[in-house]
Amino acid sequence: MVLCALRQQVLRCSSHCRTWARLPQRQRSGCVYSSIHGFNQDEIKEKLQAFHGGSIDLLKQDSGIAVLTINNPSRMNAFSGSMMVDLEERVSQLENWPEGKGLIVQGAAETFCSGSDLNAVRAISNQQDGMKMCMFMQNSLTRLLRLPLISVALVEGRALGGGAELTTACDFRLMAAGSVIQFVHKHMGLVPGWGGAARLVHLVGSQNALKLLGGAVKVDPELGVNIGLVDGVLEGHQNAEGAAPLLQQAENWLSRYTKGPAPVIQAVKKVVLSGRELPLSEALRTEKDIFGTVWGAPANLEALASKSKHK
Ligand SMILES: CC[C@@H](C(=O)O)C(=O)SCCNC(=O)CCNC(=O)[C@H](O)C(C)(C)COP(=O)(O)OP(=O)(O)OC[C@H]1O[C@@H](n2cnc3c(N)ncnc32)[C@H](O)[C@@H]1OP(=O)(O)O
Repeated sequence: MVLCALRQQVLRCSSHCRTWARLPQRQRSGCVYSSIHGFNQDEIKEKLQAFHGGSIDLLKQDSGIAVLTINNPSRMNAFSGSMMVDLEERVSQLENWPEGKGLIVQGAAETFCSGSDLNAVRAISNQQDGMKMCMFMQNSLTRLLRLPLISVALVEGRALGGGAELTTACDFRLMAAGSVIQFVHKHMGLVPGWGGAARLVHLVGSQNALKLLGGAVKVDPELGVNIGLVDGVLEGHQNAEGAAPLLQQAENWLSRYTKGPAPVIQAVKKVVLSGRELPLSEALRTEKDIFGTVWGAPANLEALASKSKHK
């Protein structure tokens, strides 16, 4: 049932978006948890809203590349409860963006994100609330990774705890010189709960994941690239002389994968997503259906008419 739901999620195309948007959240198949798992999204949202501060800002650009900014600089961009709710809303907006092709996730004020806001964590440190927050964030980050957009985390400064987990909910990671990704959970007497461990194993393999989590290792750009966690290293800081601003560098990096019409780029992401998440037979059937959405579509007909050569 879960696989079938994921297949539907992967398949849905722009024309389905309006119908999709009308569905209650729990019926959206991108989620891991719904009422059948005892998860009540409205209840946890109300609780999280009480811990306010900061925001998650979304800028959709005409280029089809959106920028999502984790914005709580006085707490090193830690996630307050209201920011967790904000994130879920921004992901919904991105799910309903037919023109979208790419997404950059960054932190405000030259640092990425220091994880959960420890003030909120202390206030909901009982087991039940912790589980609810964990399910809520797993749902949001799973939907973020499953967006039909090619996403990249732009890591400047520190990505700690939940911030490190957030980087794994993007397709790619770029690190600025001097930045650090660190799964500090062990030092907090915890393990990742936002899906970061499962995604990390997929990205770097279980041996490396065990080292990073077991040792709360500080991953610098060089180590990140060596173990396959990081896809590129950006020069200097935002204001470093001679270097383009980091966001511009990240946009340039991403644009080589997002050049072209949105339906084609979205289809690219969907076939990779199905290959990544579904068993082979299911992935093959999904690929066939996605192929059907681009075959004979305007971009395909234009390319055929122009007799393009791939020299
Ligand atoms: C569920 C748990 C897990 C998860 O979600 O998966 C987590 O994420 S738990 C949180 C893990 N993160 C941390 O433990 C970070 C703790 N903070 C630090 O290590 C340091 O603050 C820093 C991030 C390395 C920055 O150090 P520094 O440059 O020296 O600045 P300050 O320490 O002075 O920080 C400035 C300001 O920001 C506040 N801050 C930083 N992180 C958090 C946070 N996660 N929650 C709440 N507040 C945070 C810090 O307390 C300072 O505030 P003031 O003291 O009021 O100036």
